[in-house]
Amino acid sequence: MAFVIDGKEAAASVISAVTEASVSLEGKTGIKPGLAVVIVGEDPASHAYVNSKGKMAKQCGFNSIQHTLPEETTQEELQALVDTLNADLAVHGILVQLPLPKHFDSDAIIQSILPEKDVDGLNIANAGKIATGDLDTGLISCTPAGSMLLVKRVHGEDLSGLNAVVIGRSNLFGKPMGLLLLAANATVTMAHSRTKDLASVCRNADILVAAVGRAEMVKRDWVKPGATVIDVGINRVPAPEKGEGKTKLVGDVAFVEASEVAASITPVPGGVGPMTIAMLMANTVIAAHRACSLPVPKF
Ligand SMILES: NC(=O)C1=CN([C@@H]2O[C@H](COP(=O)(O)OP(=O)(O)OC[C@H]3O[C@@H](n4cnc5c(N)ncnc54)[C@H](OP(=O)(O)O)[C@@H]3O)[C@@H](O)[C@H]2O)C=CC1
Ligand SMILES: Nc1nc(=O)c2c([nH]1)NC[C@@H]1CN(c3ccc(C(=O)N[C@@H](CCC(=O)O)C(=O)O)cc3)C=[N+]21
Repeated sequence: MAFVIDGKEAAASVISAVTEASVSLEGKTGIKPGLAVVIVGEDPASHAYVNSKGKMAKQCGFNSIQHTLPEETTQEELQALVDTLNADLAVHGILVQLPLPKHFDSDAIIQSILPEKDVDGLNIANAGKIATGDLDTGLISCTPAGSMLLVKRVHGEDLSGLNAVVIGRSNLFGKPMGLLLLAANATVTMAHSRTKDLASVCRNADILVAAVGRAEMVKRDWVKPGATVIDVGINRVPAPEKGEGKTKLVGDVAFVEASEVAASITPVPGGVGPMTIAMLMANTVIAAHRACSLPVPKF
């Protein structure tokens, strides 16, 4: 049976370091880190994430501002809100929850967030920095940053000689995750919906990262014996065993069977999800320190 990597515990230790940094910043400058989260529309899952981000921000001693806009909001209205948040000196981090409703040009909105407030790491300036090997002066997307902390708990800082496979190539996760693994000297394969014989590509992975959005897609025989498996997927599926109409969260990995083969594996829930929220807080406190020209804490 694999070792189950405890994302909640790792997240709690990041949160305690973030809280310390936030309290010390306020002590020195009177300034609290400010995080603005913008959500458009009614999707209940998105609202659940956004609420937990807000709660955690308060727990870290931040100013947490949530903007909930109706589904019918126009591009111009959302753009005007982002412009206001960009100009607001009390706001150090801005996150626009994705996906936006279909009528939006998401990229225009995302790219208009000032790079120094882009706590999702999606602005081309931040994405470009990690692509060119600068992991220190920008902001790194929260889920890959959190996943790397979990990988490093198992393997240490240097992944030389290890094969890593990332399934999924989104800007929010797959691409930056591949780049971070590469920066840590892993030999990286990026797989996606057009990859041929995905199972055999995965079987080559010492570190297998799944971020697809397909419940329990990664089976036992996709996992190399002794591998580290990082499950990023969040899928809500029916759970008749819990009662009629009930649902549960599962990842992109068939956890029970994969954990019979892997050496270490992250669970869903309780793995990467809590790390995402912790790294969002870390990015916000980093952005606030930079705004005050103070040395930046490391997490
Ligand atoms: N735990 C957390 O904190 C977070 C979890 N997530 C979860 O991670 C998952 C992925 O998120 P995100 O990256 O934003 O998703 P996207 O939908 O943007 O990307 C999904 C990727 O999976 C690939 N894909 C789709 N079907 C297959 C298939 N059958 N075989 C191989 N690859 C496939 C797509 O390939 P192609 O490019 O060819 O279309 C695409 O690159 C979701 O479940 C999401 O909820 C996301 C962010 C944070
Ligand atoms: N701009 C943007 N940035 C994001 O980072 C972003 C986004 N949009 N849109 C949606 C995805 C998804 N996401 C999650 C964050 C935390 C959990 C999380 O905390 N999950 C808990 C379980 C929560 C539950 O029980 O419902 C866990 O895995 O243990 C999950 C998913 C961030 N995303």
